[in-house]
Amino acid sequence: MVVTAPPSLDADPFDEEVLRDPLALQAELRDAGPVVHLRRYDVYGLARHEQVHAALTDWQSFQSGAGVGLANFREEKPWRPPSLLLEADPPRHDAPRAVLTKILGPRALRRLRESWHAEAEALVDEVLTDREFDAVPALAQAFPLRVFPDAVGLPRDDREHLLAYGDHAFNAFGPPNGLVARGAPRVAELSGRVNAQCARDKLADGGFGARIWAAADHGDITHEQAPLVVRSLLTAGVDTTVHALAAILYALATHPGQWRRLRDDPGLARVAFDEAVRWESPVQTFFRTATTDCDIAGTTIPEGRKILMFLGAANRDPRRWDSPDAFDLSRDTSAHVGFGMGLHQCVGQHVARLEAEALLTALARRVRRIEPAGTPVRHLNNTLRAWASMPVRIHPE
Ligand code: HEM
Ligand SMILES: O=C(O)c1ccc(-c2ccccn2)cc1
Repeated sequence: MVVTAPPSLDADPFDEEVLRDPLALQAELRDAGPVVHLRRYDVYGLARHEQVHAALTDWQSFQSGAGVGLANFREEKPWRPPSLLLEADPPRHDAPRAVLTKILGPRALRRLRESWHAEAEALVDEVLTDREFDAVPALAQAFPLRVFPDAVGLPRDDREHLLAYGDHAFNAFGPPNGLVARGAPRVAELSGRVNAQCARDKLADGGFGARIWAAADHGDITHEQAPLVVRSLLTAGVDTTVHALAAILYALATHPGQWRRLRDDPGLARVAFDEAVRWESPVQTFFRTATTDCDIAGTTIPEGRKILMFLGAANRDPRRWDSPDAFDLSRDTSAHVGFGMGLHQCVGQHVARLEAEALLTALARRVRRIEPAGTPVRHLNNTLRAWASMPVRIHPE
């Protein structure tokens, strides 16, 4: 095997102007080769679908236990105790994962379906008393923050900090840049509030949190692990869905033909969700660490080095998708990597899909047309692709 030196770039994927519009760099990375050395961080970038999919499904070669951000937990102290799912490999990963798979699985969510659809209809009825509004606070933030903390078992008066906590957590996967620095002053306060909410006596009976503690009583995990598993829900389950819902609303408001298809067949809500997750990729990037010297497409990744997977770039790779930049509800989205792939694939994806199905079904029944009503404004984050504001105008039924 001839080992070739990969192309090398000075580009900074975490530069704020790149985060605002990453598509040009993504195309440059895909076209430069299957592996690109990013000199600024001395990491190896994978931007094509084939290599991202291969790395995600090879957890033995590319581990999560050294962290899935730029920081290598073997070399520096993490900003918080590592996640027992995200930042763990088998065998430590297995039991916490099995517990959440059961609690967040499609069957377990059936009991929430009716109430989440009702909550979505109530919220949409409230919001649609105006013809013009900002869809980000009014719908994309309001709906998840109403139903998800309820489902976890949190009281209604202690949740407005969750967005800021998650925003910092997702910034912290990137380099220690301005976005991380701007979040730093609140970290102690936010961490204190979130950690307190993971205690058993703070979690309502029957919720996801109480079920995690019950799994510890049952011996599936230990009582020391239980609060950290609850913390996983509060870290990974809020900002991701808020930005995914905003992405769907943006896609539908800017593609009237696709909105009409959804109205004609509200059963397309789940496809619309997955196509929006592919098209916008709310989670854009994260890392793995090579466990040995690994070969990717002729390049050797030395042991202990980080690879950076560009999920957003992979989800728009013309080598894998026809017309990748088109938002198209007739597409087969099954291979998108917006939820990851393999061992660590998102365990909360069914929760996210149910939120989207409830909100989109409520909107499809009440809104004949939705269109942009002003310039949308990006919210920048090292890992998340997000909207801060999206003014829309609706034409009711
Ligand atoms: C549209 C919304 C969401 C997106 C785009 C998303 C994306 C992802 C991705 C890409 C991963 C893989 C990380 C990796 O491979 O290292 C992941 C893992 C995870 N997600 Fe999600 N997620 C979403 C919603 C949720 C929700 C609602 C929850 C909780 C209810 C959740 C909980 C988790 C957890 C605990 C993991 C770690 C799984 C493991 O390492 O075994 N996510 N998510
Ligand atoms: O277990 C946690 O605390 C946790 C789980 C998952 C994530 C995550 C990271 C990258 C992409 C999507 N989700 C973050 C935190």
